[in-house]
Amino acid sequence: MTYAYLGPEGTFTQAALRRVAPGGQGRPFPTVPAALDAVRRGDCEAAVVPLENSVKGVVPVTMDQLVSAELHITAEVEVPVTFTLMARPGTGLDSVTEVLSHPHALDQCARWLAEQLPEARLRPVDSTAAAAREVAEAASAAGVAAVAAPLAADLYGLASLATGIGLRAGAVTRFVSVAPAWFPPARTWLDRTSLLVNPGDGPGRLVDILTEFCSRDIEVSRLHSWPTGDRLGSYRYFIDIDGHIENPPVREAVSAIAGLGAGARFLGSYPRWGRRPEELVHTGPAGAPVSLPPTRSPHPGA
Ligand SMILES: O=C(O)C(=O)C[C@]1(C(=O)O)C=C[C@@H](O)C=C1
Repeated sequence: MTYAYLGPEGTFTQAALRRVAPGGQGRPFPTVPAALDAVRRGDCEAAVVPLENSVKGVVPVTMDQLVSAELHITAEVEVPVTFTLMARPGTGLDSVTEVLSHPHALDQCARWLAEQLPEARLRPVDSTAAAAREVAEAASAAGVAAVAAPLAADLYGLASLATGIGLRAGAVTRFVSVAPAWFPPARTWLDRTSLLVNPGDGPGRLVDILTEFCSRDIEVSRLHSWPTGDRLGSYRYFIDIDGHIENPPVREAVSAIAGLGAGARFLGSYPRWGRRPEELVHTGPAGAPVSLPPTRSPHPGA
């Protein structure tokens, strides 16, 4: 099976592809929309694209594509992201005047870059590996460095100037594999379902939608608003819930939401990444009871 991915070789997305489809053949594309277009045209059977990062949140270009694409999520994978500053061999840290990377990576390294290279110009490019490749191939790369995965330094013959420069150790990015909308992968009992819901106007409509899940004991693991573009304050919601669309309660909840007059689009059911069966055992409320501050007396001094 051929997978389109955000390339070139050495991106975090390629690392994700290797995890999600170890035997899959990868074909690099310069941008997320180009990778997804290749699937829509039928040139590739699926694509692996970044969806959200544990430090900086969603990847906007992928969210936009999921809104408009007739594609379904068929798998997810989490990849740890650690960032290295790299340059042509012989370049010293004090001579760096320009740093290239994917905007999400520049963002995650912003604090380190501001402290260590306050004068450097930050230039966003299409991916971390595209930055490394540009530094390696530029006719004159004096003073230019890239922020990319450690592996990219080896791939493009660059020297590492600093490692682990991201804001948070332990950062991870969630990637998804998307394919034309046929049938979802079979139920594993440790699945997730993604939906795109437009509640429409009116008070309490989002609450009504969420009630359809919680009244059936379905966990909502993600709720993310995304502008409809019609006017300020008008949103759709990306909703992830635990369970496969073939589970009767999930199916009933989704039909009930449609019955509420809300626009609901099924974005896919797929195995949850890295969840252990014991995590599904319902253990009751976690943590200590919430303690509320004492209520203020309506009659001070009384
Ligand atoms: O540029 C890459 O290497 C990517 O795979 C893209 C991407 C992103 O879109 O956030 C993936 C993970 C990191 O958070 C930084 C960049």
